[in-house]
Amino acid sequence: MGVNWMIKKALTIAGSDSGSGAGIEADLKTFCSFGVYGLVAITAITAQNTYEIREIRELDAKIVREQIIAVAEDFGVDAAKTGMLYSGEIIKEVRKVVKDYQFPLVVDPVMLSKTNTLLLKEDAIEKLENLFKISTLITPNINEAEFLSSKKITNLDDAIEVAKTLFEKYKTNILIKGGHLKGEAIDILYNGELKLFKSQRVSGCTHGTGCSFSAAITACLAKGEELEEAIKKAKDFIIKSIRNSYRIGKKYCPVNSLSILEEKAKRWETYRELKESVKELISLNPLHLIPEVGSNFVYSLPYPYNKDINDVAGVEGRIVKTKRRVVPVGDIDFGVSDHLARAILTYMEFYPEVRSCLNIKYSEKTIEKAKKYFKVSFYDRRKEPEDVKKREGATIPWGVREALKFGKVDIIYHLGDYGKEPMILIFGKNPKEVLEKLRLLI
Ligand SMILES: Nc1ncnc2c1ncn2[C@@H]1O[C@H](COP(=O)(O)OP(=O)(O)O)[C@@H](O)[C@H]1O
Ligand SMILES: Cc1ncc(COP(=O)(O)O)c(N)n1
Repeated sequence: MGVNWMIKKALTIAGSDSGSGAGIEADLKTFCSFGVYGLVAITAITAQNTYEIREIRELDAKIVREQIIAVAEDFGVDAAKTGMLYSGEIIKEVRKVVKDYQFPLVVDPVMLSKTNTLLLKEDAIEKLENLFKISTLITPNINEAEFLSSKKITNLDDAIEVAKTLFEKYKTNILIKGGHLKGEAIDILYNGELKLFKSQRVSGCTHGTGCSFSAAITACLAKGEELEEAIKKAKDFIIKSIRNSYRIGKKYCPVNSLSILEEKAKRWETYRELKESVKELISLNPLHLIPEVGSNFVYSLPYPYNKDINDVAGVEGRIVKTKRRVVPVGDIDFGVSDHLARAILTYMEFYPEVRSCLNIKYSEKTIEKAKKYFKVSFYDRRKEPEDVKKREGATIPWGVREALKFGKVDIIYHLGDYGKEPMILIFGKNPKEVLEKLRLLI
């Protein structure tokens, strides 16, 4: 009907996690990140946080079935996944209803939570194995693969052997996730042929990685992508979701499965705000405050997206002065500032809410004025330790750290060194605030 074809729909059949790190909550966030419309059939409700599962209430198998039929008949389902199915009765019912539909089905054989609570009743395993046989893909982690094969996995070769065993047993695509092995995060796909998906191991929160990963594969399958392409995209997604997570809760903090959406939005917002303020700076035309080496005006993405200089927007080629005018040399872009980007990233290690910075020409008069209105600090480049001097790009972070030893400040200056121009840096929460401070110094 109408524009129904314009968005793909993915269904998750899983348990609810009240902490929203795993389960249907994680799956919905993931579907959303991939631009797929998410549908749900809830199997159980867990009273859960980052350190324990306090209670589990299993839902009646009939209401699980009715949820699936209700959404499938109306929206249509382009791909589905299962997570925590909990009981043999629920699994039996799910199998009965999904086998009549044609959609790809990813089965994440969730058995145990990170906090060590059983999410599958012990007598349900045989029913789960029946479900594997009608699936497109199963995604056991190392512990689940060990349980299903009754073999110990201590390294990649063991995991490959087990993937082959499981393929012989269930005759479906097997993806063993390597999150729990040491070293690189390597996932193994076996379907008669072997394919490894490798990525670096990143640090961050991991509660809900398995759920979000299988949901990402499902979303890509819903969009009609081939399985290997879907796994590749899910892997890129899960790395970002771990790296860009917020350390919330007391123990196993949740992955940020909305991070790819949020980061894009923040990039646009950051770019727009800086662009506006650079325009305003140009119209102020503060010729006498532009240093010989030029100024830059930078604005970093907020925490947790402020990882390196590519996450800081600035003016390409800096802002320079001609005879009468202050002019930006190039466009606003990310990763185009080096010195000032390092300064703001270092400042954010201490005060993450301070995201913008502008450098202006040093003069005693300007510093005197600044001291009237602001907290001012400085560092002495001549005191820079030899080992810092030798390290490329280490001077500014060292200087900012030195200056912040006196607490949060609006302005940091230094008096230069042999061949280095003295400089004043103005800091603020955003470019607008930096400009307000600049106005008082003109
Ligand atoms: N620290 C990490 N760095 C990079 N990838 C990881 C990390 N931890 C898990 N992964 C990846 O996340 C996905 C989920 O894996 P895993 O954590 O093993 O599943 P589960 O949550 O079911 O135990 C896999 O693609 C795995 O390789
Ligand atoms: C409802 C539900 N589903 C799945 C998991 C597994 O996730 P994790 O292994 O991160 O605990 C969970 N804890 N809760």
